[in-house]
Amino acid sequence: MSLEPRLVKENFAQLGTSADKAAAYFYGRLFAENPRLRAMFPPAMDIQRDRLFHALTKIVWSLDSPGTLAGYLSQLGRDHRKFGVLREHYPAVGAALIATLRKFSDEWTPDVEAAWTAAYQEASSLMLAAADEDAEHTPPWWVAEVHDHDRRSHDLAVLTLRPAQQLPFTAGQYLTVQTARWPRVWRPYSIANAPRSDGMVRLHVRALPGGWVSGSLVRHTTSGDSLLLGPALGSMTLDPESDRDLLLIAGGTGLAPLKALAEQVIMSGRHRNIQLLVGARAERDLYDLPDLRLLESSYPWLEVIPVLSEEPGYDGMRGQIPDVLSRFHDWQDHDVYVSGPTEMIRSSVGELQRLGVPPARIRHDLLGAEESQPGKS
Ligand SMILES: NC(=O)C1=CN([C@@H]2O[C@H](COP(=O)(O)OP(=O)(O)OC[C@H]3O[C@@H](n4cnc5c(N)ncnc54)[C@H](O)[C@@H]3O)[C@@H](O)[C@H]2O)C=CC1
Repeated sequence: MSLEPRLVKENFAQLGTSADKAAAYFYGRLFAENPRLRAMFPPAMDIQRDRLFHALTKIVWSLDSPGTLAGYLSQLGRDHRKFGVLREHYPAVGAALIATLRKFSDEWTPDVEAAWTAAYQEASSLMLAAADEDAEHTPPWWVAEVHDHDRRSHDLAVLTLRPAQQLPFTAGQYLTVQTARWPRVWRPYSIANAPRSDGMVRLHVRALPGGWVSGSLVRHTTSGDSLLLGPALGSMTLDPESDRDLLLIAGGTGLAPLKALAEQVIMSGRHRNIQLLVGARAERDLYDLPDLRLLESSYPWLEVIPVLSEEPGYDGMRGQIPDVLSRFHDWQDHDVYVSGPTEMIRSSVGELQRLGVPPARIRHDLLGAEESQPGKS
């Protein structure tokens, strides 16, 4: 059966407010029928449930854009190797998914079932092909030693990690991290540097209230500890065809991938103007400013502009980033990258479009679900 994106989309849209219940039912059914699979998941499943629906949403809405779908599923397939997922697990997941959709659909017809079956087969074969190809030259995960743990404030640390084997990545991507304290719990963090000859990767981590992995990385990790890293993911990378000037908009630890992009431009030897707006609440939150000033002094085309939202006495630029964008000359000829809190990304993108920046030139990693955003928890 050929792909029928319309049928799948219409059926998926019906789930609406039942999404949480459907996700709980899906995992309940999957584990009841395949008890051995339970051990591959973390003890607490709440974030996992959100991730399932986030992934499904992304897949369903990309069904009629083959390029986007293939790119996303290849990353998903490669990333799933770190969970120990094998080819034989895919039919079990497919059966639980179809059973769940059948149960939560108002209208389930043989055509709808055939459309979902075809979509799942397409998705799983793309994931498996990418996983198989990846297995030929990379491990499912990397062990990394904490080379340096720089505690910059009570809730923020910059970690420099040395993977035991080379971990390929492109500036602007993120990876997932697992700590010994929280087995099977992986959280995404953006890589804060461009690839280096010594293979080190640097992460900016803020400990979130109740954040298992972020708290562990900031407060209970020290030089010499080992962490597990998943493969590099994400598409917020430089456009290799572009020589346009760059506007980089960072909020809090969202600075990490933008610093990597700035480093990448600098290392390329090209002279592109880069304006880096560093959004923070107060001066004390500008945790990386000395490093950024160093970078600025080494590359005359980089301008670092702190923007503080909760520091009334500050004599630099004040306000929330989306509100200050119109104070500059226009950004219409720039490539723009935005990274930070979800709401900041959303409103910055809206404001940039209002100011005439074509949507295709605005890049961010906001995938629709905050839980899957790098730097979260
Ligand atoms: N690739 C990415 O997109 C990455 C995203 N992040 C995300 O960045 C966030 C960083 O959090 P923190 O360091 O605690 O930053 P924060 O919460 O202290 O905020 C930093 C900046 O964002 C602004 N901001 C916050 N809420 C806003 C809103 N509703 N509207 C407009 N501006 C707003 C603040 O005014 C400040 O300028 C996390 O949510 C994390 O998930 C982190 C790393 C990479």
